[in-house]
Amino acid sequence: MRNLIVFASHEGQTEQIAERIHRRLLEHSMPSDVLDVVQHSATEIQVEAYDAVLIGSPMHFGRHDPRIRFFIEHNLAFLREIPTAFFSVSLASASKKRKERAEAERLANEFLQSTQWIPPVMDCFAGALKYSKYGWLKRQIMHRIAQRSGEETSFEQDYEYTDWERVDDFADRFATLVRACKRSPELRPRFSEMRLPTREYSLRRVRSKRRTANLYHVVANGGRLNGWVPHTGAFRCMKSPLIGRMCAKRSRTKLGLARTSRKRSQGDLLLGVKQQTNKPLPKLAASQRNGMPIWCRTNR
Ligand SMILES: Cc1cc2nc3c(=O)[nH]c(=O)nc-3n(C[C@H](O)[C@H](O)[C@H](O)COP(=O)(O)O)c2cc1C
Repeated sequence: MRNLIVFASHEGQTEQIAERIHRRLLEHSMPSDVLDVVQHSATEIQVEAYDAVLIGSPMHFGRHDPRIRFFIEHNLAFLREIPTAFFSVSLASASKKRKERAEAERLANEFLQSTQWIPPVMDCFAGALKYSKYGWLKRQIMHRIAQRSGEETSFEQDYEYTDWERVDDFADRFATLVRACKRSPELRPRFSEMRLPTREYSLRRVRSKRRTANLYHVVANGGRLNGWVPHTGAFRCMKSPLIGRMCAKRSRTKLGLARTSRKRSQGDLLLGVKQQTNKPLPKLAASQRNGMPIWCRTNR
């Protein structure tokens, strides 16, 4: 079982993130090859030799790397068959302004949509400001971008904003997906219909645009995972040997509590819940919002 991590990187931050994911996957006993599309052309990389593929691209001038786009388009059919993940690296994701972070997410989603590839695991990571590596013009541009994000920076030093815990969490989710697909190959087609929303994304979308939309997240709780599913009616677990026992309904709070007794290492991040009603969502307390996302699928 071997994974492929493909990335493009201009100043090395996406590469560092790819290396970190590689190390984290090794902790899950999942070896990977880490390949740079700048050094290896997309047509040269034999994706069919791998069981799972993870792709990372930095954002420059609002665009993701064209070589990554080519790689995805070139291997689209195969990528749809296997467990995959995508991460985007940008400064906007490091912004103090929620709007900027949302914009980074929107651009990443738009990029994926344009390639027609839906990786089940996706996240946007904050990148770095590496003034020491920029020429004069780039420095001015980057200084402006940083200012727009609410950061006062100096040319004298480099800045790294990447949240490494979030990167580890991403790698863990990917490992869970790979394990799940290995154990139950029949689930693969289902995974390709799912999307793992990032924390903020799922919440914001629900609360601002369509209050009746689905909102799913889980809170890590000392090795156990509790999933909060706001709904007013019943919700159903997707029956799967991976998911374990869940579902307890709290009608008073109008929150569904999904719980699995499996250990994290066994893959209990994979909670699958299907929302069955479209009634308005209840408000969530701040403490409940800081959860981790879970697998979800709606009947919309
Ligand atoms: C020339 C240039 C343009 C950039 N444009 C954007 C941008 O439009 N939006 C953004 O959020 N970040 C932008 N960034 C920030 C990069 O996404 C960030 O520095 C990231 O860490 C780069 O990853 P890399 O080192 O792997 O290339 C830009 C960086 C450079 C150097």
